[in-house]
Amino acid sequence: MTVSSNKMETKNLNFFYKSFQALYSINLPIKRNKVTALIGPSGCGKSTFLRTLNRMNDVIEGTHIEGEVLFDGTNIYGAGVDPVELRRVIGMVFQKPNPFPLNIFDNVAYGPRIHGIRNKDELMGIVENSLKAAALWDEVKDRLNKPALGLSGGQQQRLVIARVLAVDPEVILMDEPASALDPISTSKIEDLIHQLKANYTIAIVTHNMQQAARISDYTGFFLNGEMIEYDVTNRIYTTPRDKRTEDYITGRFG
Ligand SMILES: Nc1ncnc2c1ncn2[C@@H]1O[C@H](COP(=O)(O)OP(=O)(O)OP(=O)(O)O)[C@@H](O)[C@H]1O
Repeated sequence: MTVSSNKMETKNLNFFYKSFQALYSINLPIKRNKVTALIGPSGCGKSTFLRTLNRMNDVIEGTHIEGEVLFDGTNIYGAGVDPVELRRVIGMVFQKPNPFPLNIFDNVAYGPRIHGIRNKDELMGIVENSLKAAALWDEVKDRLNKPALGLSGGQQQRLVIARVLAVDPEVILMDEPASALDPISTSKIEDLIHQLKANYTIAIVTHNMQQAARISDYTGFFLNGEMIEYDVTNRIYTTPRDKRTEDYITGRFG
C-alpha cells in the first residue's frame, strides 16, 4: 500500500457561523512531514480554517460545516470520531502562550496523566523528551518544579509546544505562534518548527509573510473566505498565478 503524501485534506469545505459563511469550498492538502502556511489578510478565514482541522470550532455554538476534512483518508466529521481523541492526535498551539498555572513538569505531564499514565519514571521520561523536542529542556531542567508562568513568553510558547508533543500527536496546528514574541524568541520557534517537521505534519497561520516564506514548504493564500491559490511556497512568492496573490505578497493590500 502506498502512503498518500496528504496527511490531511479538505474537500469542498464550507463553514458557517450561524448564517454567515466564513469559508467557501476549500480544497487544500496538508502534506505529510511538511509545513503548510496559511496566509491572507485579516478576517479572510485562516484561523477558522485551521480550527476546522481538529474540530475546534465544534465548541462554538451555531457553527456548522459542509464537505469533508480527511485525516489519513478518514473524514474527521464522520460518525464515530471522538473529538477529544482527535485533538490529541491533531494538537493546537495558539497565538498567546497559555501554560496552565502549574509548575513546568505538571504542565507537560498534564496530558499524559489524563490519558492514564501514573508511573513517575514514565512521566519523567515523557516530560524530558517533550521538553527536549521543544528545544526547552536545557533552559528548564533545573527548575521543573517552578511555576510555568515565571517563564518568558518565548519559553512559555515552547512549553506549550512541549505540552502538545507530550500526548504524541501526528499533526500540529499553529495559529500565529510567534506573533506575540520578540525577534529572538520568534527565531527559536521558527527553528523549532523546522526541526519538528521530521516527525510531525504542521499547518501554521501567520500574518508574517517573511516568516511564511522562511519556514513553510507549501502555502495557501486565503481571501474573503476563499482559497485563491495553493502551491509550493517558493512558487507562491516568485511566480504566483493569481493577480490577487501577487498583490497581497507584494504588499498592495492586507
Ligand atoms: N466566533 C465567531 N462568530 C462569528 N463570526 C466569526 C467568529 N470568528 C470569526 N468570525 C468571522 O469569520 C471571518 C473569518 O475570521 P477568522 O478569524 O477565521 O479570520 P483570520 O483570517 O484568521 O483573521 P485574523 O488574521 O485577523 O485572525 C471573519 O469575518 C470573522 O469576523
